[in-house]
Amino acid sequence: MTTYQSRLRQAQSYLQDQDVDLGYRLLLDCTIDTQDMSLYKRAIELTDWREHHANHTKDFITKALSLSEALTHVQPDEHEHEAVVITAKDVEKKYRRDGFKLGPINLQLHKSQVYGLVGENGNGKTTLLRILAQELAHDSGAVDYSLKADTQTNYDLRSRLAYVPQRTEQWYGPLMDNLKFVLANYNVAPDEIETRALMMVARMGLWSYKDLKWSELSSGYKMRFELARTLLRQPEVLLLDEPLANLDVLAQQVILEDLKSICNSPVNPVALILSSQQLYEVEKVSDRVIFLKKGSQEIQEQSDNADVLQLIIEMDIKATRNELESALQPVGLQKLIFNGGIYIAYFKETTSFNQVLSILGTTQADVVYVRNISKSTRRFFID
Ligand SMILES: Nc1ncnc2c1ncn2[C@@H]1O[C@H](COP(=O)(O)OP(=O)(O)OP(=O)(O)O)[C@@H](O)[C@H]1O
Repeated sequence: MTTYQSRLRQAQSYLQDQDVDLGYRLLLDCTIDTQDMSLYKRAIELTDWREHHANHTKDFITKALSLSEALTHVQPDEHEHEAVVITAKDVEKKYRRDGFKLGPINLQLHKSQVYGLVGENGNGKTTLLRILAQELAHDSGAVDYSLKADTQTNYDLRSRLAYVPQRTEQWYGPLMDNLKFVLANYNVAPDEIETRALMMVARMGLWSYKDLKWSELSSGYKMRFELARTLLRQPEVLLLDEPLANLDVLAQQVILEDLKSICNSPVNPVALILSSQQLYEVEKVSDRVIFLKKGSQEIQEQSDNADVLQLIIEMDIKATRNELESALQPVGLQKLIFNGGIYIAYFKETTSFNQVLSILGTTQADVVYVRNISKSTRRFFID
């Protein structure tokens, strides 16, 4: 089974299970993969129908499944999924003014992979993204690009590297015109421009906002439009600086899942690197997390079969330090850090997370949350 077919099957199963939003978004991704304008138009009509029949979920599912049936007859060409697109070797950059030094950075970025770039404020995330996006020159080391598109000139290269900065600029004029303008600039056939722009609006959940003005959008929706405009360029590498900054928690999860699904397209796979302070949300979707501390890099493998790790638990619990220490010492507590709000507890390697959960369950204390951070980059923020 091809990746396209398995994504389509997944979309159908979400729809059948009534996970309508998730299923429909994936169905739209599969539709985009076909690059077939007649299917795009069907998806656009269906999106508009849904907008006007918000409570007709059953009918909508039937119509969406009928579209998915039409998609089963298409066999798009799939590209090499995990090809290396950027290799950074010993990259260094120093700002003379404040003496900040980034690097040496060594990275290899692959298509279809999501890279979370995390670190405290002022640790070099923006600097690294701008270097990778060719917005900023580095002092030493090398950054090599191996893109599918013919990138003989710097202009070609940069059109395939899409960088969205933290603060984006205002759009002028109708939102749809801005989207269509991008497509016109990228040599899209005139009769496809409207359809492709509407399809992207549908995919990014912007259907009911497309006729508003830029100034009428919330900052979260401004970011969504900015992403829509960027994705229309069909980049091979997408570099996003703090895309979650203005989004509520639910919107953060949706946009991350959306971005991951879009980057996993078998037809136009994208390497996505995004910086964020939302550590847990980013870790959840990232294939790898790059942690920067004072400009130096640590890479956290998101692997379930890593070697045995020391158990580290973060918890918000209404208990005194003494109460917690005496409860946890029998299961191998080694160190307890309290920062005034939450506790971080370190255990022997032989202690399991379930043992700790059982003990906490028997205490009378009010447990707000408990999280196993043994493999999370969160632990770097503490040490
Ligand atoms: N153009 C510049 N000239 C001089 N120093 C700079 C410049 N840009 C950034 N810096 C400094 O480099 C350091 C790293 O900044 P950078 O913006 O890369 O970090 P960051 O991790 O993205 O921070 P934040 O999370 O606050 O956005 C900071 O000390 C910053 O003051």
